[in-house]
Amino acid sequence: MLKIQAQTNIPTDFGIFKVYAFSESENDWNPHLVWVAEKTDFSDVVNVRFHSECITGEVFHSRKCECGQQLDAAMKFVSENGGIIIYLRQEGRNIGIINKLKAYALQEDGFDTVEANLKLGLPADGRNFSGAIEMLKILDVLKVNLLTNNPEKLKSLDNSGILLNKRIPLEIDSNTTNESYLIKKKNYFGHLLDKI
Ligand SMILES: Nc1nc2c(ncn2[C@@H]2O[C@H](COP(=O)(O)OP(=O)(O)OP(=O)(O)O)[C@@H](O)[C@H]2O)c(=O)[nH]1
Ligand SMILES: [Zn+2]
Repeated sequence: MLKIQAQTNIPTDFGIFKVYAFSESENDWNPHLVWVAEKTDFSDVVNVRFHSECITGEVFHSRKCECGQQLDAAMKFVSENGGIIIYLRQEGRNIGIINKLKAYALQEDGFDTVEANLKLGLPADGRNFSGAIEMLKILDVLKVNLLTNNPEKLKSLDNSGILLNKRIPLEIDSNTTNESYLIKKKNYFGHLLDKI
């Protein structure tokens, strides 16, 4: 069972956020982080982003994916409109950073983002979003707009007890390096991408 292990306020380039660390044990060094924008009104529909960790994109500005730009866009959106970022420790679609780097090495040899995971004997996408739902419930969020292009994230709310009001697209312009990755996301995972 996830529990709030710590909470504080953090000023950011996008305004002040209330930040919660959620984990089962207080000794977990990789807790999920929930960032609540100052304007958030819990009695209304809450804008929510489920964001899976991507250290290469978010911290080191990798051009292989669009995760860093999506996180920034989501923080800007919720700071302006109210909302919550649920930062999930699901690096590499939950195969971990070592396996993700191994998958990237295979991608240098011509395998795509899905084939590389499978070649390693790992699922194409090893995530589920039950933890995100658990955290929303602990925070008393009842009805959400989900910022995503991923149909699996939308589906995760089915019968969850949390109502999906609508999807808010979070589409970033592609570049020459991440274009094939985004095409695969659209064609294989069914991501709702209009620009690609
Ligand atoms: N295994 C693997 N993971 C990747 C690769 N590229 C990006 N990722 C991971 O994919 C995940 C993307 O997460 P999100 O941006 O939350 O989700 P999404 O499925 O793209 O859906 P959106 O909500 O539309 O952004 C992160 O955990 C990244 O680390 C890759 O080539 N291989
Ligand atoms: Zn990424």
